Amino acid sequence: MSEQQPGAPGIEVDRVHRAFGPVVAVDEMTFTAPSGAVTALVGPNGSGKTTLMLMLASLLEPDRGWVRIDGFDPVTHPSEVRRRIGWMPDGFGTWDALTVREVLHTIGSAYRMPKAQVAERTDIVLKQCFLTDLADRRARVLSRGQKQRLGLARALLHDPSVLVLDEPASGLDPRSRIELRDLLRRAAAEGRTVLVSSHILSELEEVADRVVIVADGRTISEGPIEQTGQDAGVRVRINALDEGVLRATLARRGVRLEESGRLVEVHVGGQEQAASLLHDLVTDGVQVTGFAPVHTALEAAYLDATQDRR
Ligand SMILES: Nc1ncnc2c1ncn2[C@@H]1O[C@H](COP(=O)(O)OP(=O)(O)OP(=O)(O)O)[C@@H](O)[C@H]1O
Repeated sequence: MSEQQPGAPGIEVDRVHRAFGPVVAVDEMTFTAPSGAVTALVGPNGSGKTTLMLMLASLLEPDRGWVRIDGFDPVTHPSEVRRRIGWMPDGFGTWDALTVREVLHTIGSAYRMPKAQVAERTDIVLKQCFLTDLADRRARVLSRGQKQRLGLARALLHDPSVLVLDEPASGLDPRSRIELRDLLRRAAAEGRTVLVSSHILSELEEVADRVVIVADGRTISEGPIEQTGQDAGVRVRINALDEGVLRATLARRGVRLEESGRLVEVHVGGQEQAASLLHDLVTDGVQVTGFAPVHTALEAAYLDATQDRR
């Protein structure tokens, strides 16, 4: 892994624009992902995440704006970037006739790594990705999740300082997801820059330090995970000993119920409003037994930022 100052931006994206004919996939996107941290890239389908990642991996050029990987521009310094970046695409072909170990050796030669180093790194990544027992199996017989782990092993083989992973958890069983989470945390603890896209927000919330929310090719918000969702509206589920009293009190106070079947759920503008509603209900004599957000903070921020966008 190349040297990088802790916290220095491993990935910089500045006003990047990329269109395919009339379709604008990425439109003035701007954010940074620091080294030593896991940054989550989230957004609705078609919001430009994969297109942006292809530009980071030097596989596609921006029309305008620029990206940097450890300070290098993929357009002008593609080989510097490829040496530093480990890229795992969302769905990838593999050489089906080769064994898992042979796939990794082929990747190692493509990176022009010395043979001894390829052998050493292959054993390390096989272990990290729980593939050691499958090392001599042909890629074609691997299950979807096992192929996904091989994709991760390929991305890690050349010991990159920046990891860019597009939907790495898709197809993984629960244990493999937990192992992936541990691996990403370890990579960040070692000082790497990790950028990961996923639609499984609850999982990202456990692994990510920072979140970048994009929609329609633009950055909507960017920041530390613990601050994410603080200002977002919150849907709260309320339970009380006597639900009739609860409903009557909410109606008297002019609080509108959300459509949620039998359950009592209301929308409040933020954390402070939630606290004051709870206070008011208790003051009015409602015996509240449950008062909890329906969505996690990241889900709330995501829903807030991307409403009216699909
Ligand atoms: N090669 C291409 N040619 C034409 N349009 C493209 C091409 N690649 C992407 N697009 C379009 O660009 C937009 C952004 O796509 P992209 O795959 O980057 O989104 P995404 O955020 O990764 O979506 P998802 O979450 O569904 O994977 C979409 O409207 C898509 O149809």
